[in-house]
Order: sequence, then structure tokens, then C-alpha cells
Amino acid sequence: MNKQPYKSDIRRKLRLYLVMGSINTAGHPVEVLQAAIRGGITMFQFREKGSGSLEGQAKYSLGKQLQQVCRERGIPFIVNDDVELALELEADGVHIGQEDGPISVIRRQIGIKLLGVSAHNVEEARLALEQGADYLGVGPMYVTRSKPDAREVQGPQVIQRIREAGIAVPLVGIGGIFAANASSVMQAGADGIAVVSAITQAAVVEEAARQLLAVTI
Ligand SMILES: Cc1ncc(COP(=O)(O)OP(=O)(O)O)c(N)n1
Ligand SMILES: Cc1nc(C(=O)O)sc1CCOP(=O)(O)O
Ligand SMILES: [Mg+2]
Repeated sequence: MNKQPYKSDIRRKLRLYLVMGSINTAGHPVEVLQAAIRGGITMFQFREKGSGSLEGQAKYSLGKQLQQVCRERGIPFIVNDDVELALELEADGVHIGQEDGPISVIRRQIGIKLLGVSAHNVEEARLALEQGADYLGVGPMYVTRSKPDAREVQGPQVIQRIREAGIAVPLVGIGGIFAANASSVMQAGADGIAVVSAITQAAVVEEAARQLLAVTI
């Protein structure tokens, strides 16, 4: 039996990727996720990180609730950084960065689960692929307020360079993406966009997601 149903469909699922933890929203994360799904998000990452974020049982419990919402709607549920939690929850995948441990080791730990890896240049993209990444998160596209330790802005040009190097892996742009600048990311060769604040800080979450989806064609 194929235990990872989203693998063959990953490019399509990356179209509008919401990344969120409890500190990213003034609302309840479950309600924000439900509204974002109504608006059209296609993938979700539980990124419970930063000052004031949940830990231990509270983190597990919120992850479980968000995963349930995703399951009901056919949205891949990805856990950021925390491989142990991803295995415990039987998440669909894990997203790791360049500082989160050897990619090939995490690949072995998670088996056939989806593995997303952050890349900031062509070399990191190539190595991530060689070591088993299913998709890349490439950033920051623009200035972001959601990740204090983000690298220097790379702009959509880095995606263009990755494509020109012949790297056809499914990838999203991330960092400072809103409806007004998302099309430059898509035109550079991304399969989709990953956002935190464009959705979680929106006055009307469902409408914000709908507008972002419309510019990812
Ligand atoms: C889709 C996506 N792309 C990039 C990242 C960033 O991952 P990382 O560099 O490990 O930073 P943290 O998110 O862990 O702070 C991401 N989470 N998702
Ligand atoms: C989680 C994350 N990773 C980034 C990277 O560049 O790898 S930027 C980022 C935060 C994105 O948040 P917002 O959409 O609010 O700018
Ligand atoms: Mg990380």
C-alpha cells in the first residue's frame, strides 16, 4: 500500500503552502487553519517555534488538532524541525533547514515521509536533492518579519538560477511573500509559495488565502 499518498502529487500540493505556529496568529490556530483551507491552501506546515511557543504535551496536542483538520481536507501535514514529533504524530512529512542536522540521516529516520529542505543557493539545492529531499523551500524571497534569523534576502533570482542549473525539483519560494509580489516568485520558476504572515496576520484569513491562490497560476 502507498503510505505516502501525496508524494506523486507534491508539485500541485506546493501551490499555496501555509506555515504556522501558535505565535503567528492572534486567533486560534485551528480556526485560522480552517479558514485558510476554505480559502484554498494546498499544504500546511506546523512550525511551533520562537519566543512563547508551545512545548511538550501542549505542542503535541495542538499538532494533533491541526493534523486532524488537514486530514479531513486532504491537505499534507508537515512538521517543522521536530522529527520526533513528526514520527509520533505520523505526519506526512518533515521540513528541515541547513542547520537542522544531516539531511541524509533525517531521510533515513523518516523513511518514505515527505522531506522538505531549505536552500538558499544552487549548491545547497543540489546537495539537498542528492541527499533525499522531495521538495525545497527557497528563501528569503523578500524581507520577512516572521523569522528573526533569516538569511540575507535572495530574491526570486535564486529560483531562476536553480532552474537554469537544470534542477527541476519541486520547490516553493518563502519569505516576505504577499499577493502583490507572489507572481514574480512563480515567474522565476517556483511551483508555489510558502507564507506565514500573508495569511496568519490577515484581517480576513479566508479571503487572503483566496487572493494568494489566484496569483499562483
Ligand atoms: C517551506 C519552508 N521553507 C523554508 C523554511 C525554513 O526552514 P529553516 O531554514 O530550517 O528555518 P526554520 O523554519 O526552522 O526557522 C521552512 N520552515 N519552510
Ligand atoms: C519560515 C521561513 N523561512 C524562511 C527562509 O528564508 O528560509 S523565511 C520564513 C518566514 C516566512 O514568513 P513570512 O511569510 O511572514 O515572511
Ligand atoms: Mg529548521
